[in-house]
Amino acid sequence: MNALQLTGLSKRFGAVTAVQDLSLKVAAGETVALLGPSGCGKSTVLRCVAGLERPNAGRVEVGQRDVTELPPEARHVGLVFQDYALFPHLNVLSNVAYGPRMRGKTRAHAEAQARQTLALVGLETLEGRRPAQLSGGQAQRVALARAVATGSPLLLLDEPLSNLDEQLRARLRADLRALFARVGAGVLIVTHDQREALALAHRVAVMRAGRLIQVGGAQEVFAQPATAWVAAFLGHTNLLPASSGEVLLVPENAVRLGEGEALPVVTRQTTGAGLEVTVRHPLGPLTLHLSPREAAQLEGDTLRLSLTPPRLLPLPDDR
Ligand SMILES: Nc1ncnc2c1ncn2[C@@H]1O[C@H](COP(=O)(O)OP(=O)(O)OP(=O)(O)O)[C@@H](O)[C@H]1O
Repeated sequence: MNALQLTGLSKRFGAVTAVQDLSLKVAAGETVALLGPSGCGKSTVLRCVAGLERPNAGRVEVGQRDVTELPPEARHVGLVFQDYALFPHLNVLSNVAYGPRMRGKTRAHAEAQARQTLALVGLETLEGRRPAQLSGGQAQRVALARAVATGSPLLLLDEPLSNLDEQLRARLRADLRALFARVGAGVLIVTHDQREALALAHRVAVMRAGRLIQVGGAQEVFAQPATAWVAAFLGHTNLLPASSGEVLLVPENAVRLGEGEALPVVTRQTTGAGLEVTVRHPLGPLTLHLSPREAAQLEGDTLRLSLTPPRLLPLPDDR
């Protein structure tokens, strides 16, 4: 069953086309990450799904129901948006019970559901606190619990872990994955953090200037980007000039150290994990991240390496 189906979605703001003819499905129990540079239309997609924007064209179906013409409160979607603050005057329990109450549950029933959800995010002991008495991470988890407690078939998360420090993000990432698996809802998440997308999503959908340009399994899209632009956006640095209109992506596993030509090292920089070097390969500059052990293979100002041709990926250059 589909938690979400978008068909031919388009949204314009005056002369700006924020989303153009976008179609995408999220299955029940599946997490899909929408990735793309700032301004490519990710939030607009989420806002159209939530009913906060009205698309110029296309259809939005949530749990097999056409909600395109419905107001936000009738869509049965759980939202965690960056700017979607908790109600400051309500305590944690009432914040989380709000959704079920709005859907007509009795107070007792809504609060029981809220307690269950708070337990899922590990906050059952904080139910009496007000939002101002929570840490940033706790507040994010309450916002998540509030979305989950609605029992919606679809959760929309816009940068749910922003504003948190790296350690907390890593912990919540793991919590979220477990939480999504337990609640079985479809999840559409917007993030600009590729590690977050890899850690959380079954599939990723890459957007550029309002359009989807690649959709696929998270690992697969990272390993096999469809174009040079996608590769660069996903953080691949080694894109060498090839024949006209194409570039050659050199993935890390295509580089064999300690054999082949000794190549000049043109830059080197110490990083937390070891050494980052750029070597002058006959095909073009290659940037490599060397572990301390690999860095020991440097011979003065040269590094010996060879490339495994079958692992090099020719890509159309659309940058
Ligand atoms: N209410 C609005 N009025 C006019 N233009 C808008 C409005 N909302 C968004 N836009 C424009 O639509 C485009 C897409 O914006 P959107 O916020 O969806 O991008 P995004 O991918 O979510 O960006 P970011 O990652 O920076 O949040 C941008 O050019 C933006 O300026």
